[in-house]
Amino acid sequence: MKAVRAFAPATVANVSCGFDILGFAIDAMGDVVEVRERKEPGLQVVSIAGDGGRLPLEAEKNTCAVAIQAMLDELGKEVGMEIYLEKGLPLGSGMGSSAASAVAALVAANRLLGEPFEKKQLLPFAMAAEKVACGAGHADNVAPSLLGGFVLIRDYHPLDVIKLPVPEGLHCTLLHPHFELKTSDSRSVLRDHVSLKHSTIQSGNVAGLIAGLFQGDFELIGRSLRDVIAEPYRATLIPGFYEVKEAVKTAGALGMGISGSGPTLFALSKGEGNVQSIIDAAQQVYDSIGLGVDAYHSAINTQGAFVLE
Ligand SMILES: Nc1ncnc2c1ncn2[C@@H]1O[C@H](COP(=O)(O)OP(=O)(O)O)[C@@H](O)[C@H]1O
Ligand SMILES: N[C@@H](CCOP(=O)(O)O)C(=O)O
Repeated sequence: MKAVRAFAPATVANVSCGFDILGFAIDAMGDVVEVRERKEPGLQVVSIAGDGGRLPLEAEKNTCAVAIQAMLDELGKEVGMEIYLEKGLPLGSGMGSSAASAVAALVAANRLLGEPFEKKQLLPFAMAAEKVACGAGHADNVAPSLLGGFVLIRDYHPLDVIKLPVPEGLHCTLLHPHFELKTSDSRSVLRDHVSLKHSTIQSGNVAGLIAGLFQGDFELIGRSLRDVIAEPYRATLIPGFYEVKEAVKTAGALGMGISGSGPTLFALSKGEGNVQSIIDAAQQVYDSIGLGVDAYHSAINTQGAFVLE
């Protein structure tokens, strides 16, 4: 019986100013999915490790199976597969947990089928899984998890996905406070309309961030991590947000924002030199409000998802 295992990395979506259109992959963590051929048609999620028994085994609810099913529907094939998921990412964390599962499953299943799709062509299937996970088929987690590096989704209709350069030495610290925030809940606090003033500020920062990545200008990257669209509403769901932001910037971070829909926060820095001070500064704030936190730090992952040989 043929079997393929694949890994897909965690991701930071939005990158502050790029709501639903920017994201990057991180090296520190990810999910692993093994897909095995089976005789009977249909998908079965056989086991999930590392989720504390909280994720659904039903194929129509688990992002691994939803993504593979979307791929099989496109191929018009009735194939039988068993899915074994090893969660490396905490749930509802803002580190693209639902996306990493979908992407790892797709990369494994695609290989099992003899690679009928190029990597980039797998994106719509992963987006279908995100729709099931949080009600919105956003691509800013699945695209960087699949392709690695910084990714821009210039348009959704039709999908236009562009890989951006990763300046050498750019480093990311992730601060994951000990509580869960579902993307669907964190999206529900957002407003449908954006003022002209805020639209101008936001576009300036998206353009600044992209220019900063192309020019390797760390200061420009840092001052472009500004979000006037989602952050003001989401910050109210994340205790200590503004205090942590001030503390990590004083400790040497280029800038800080909400990773995806939170509650994890991400801080970017030039090299690893300031990482311990950034973590210590954030830890002090979380201690003062009695909230536990896990800290991770990582280079930007440039490879994206891959088959584990
Ligand atoms: N394989 C999976 N991994 C993670 N979440 C999944 C998976 N399959 C379905 N889900 C659902 O997706 C939701 C979590 O996704 P989301 O709220 O976007 O959090 P995250 O930011 O961690 O991706 C949960 O409701 C969870 O039940
Ligand atoms: N653009 C989305 C990103 C959600 O990321 P996640 O890691 O929290 O799933 C949003 O901001 O809602």
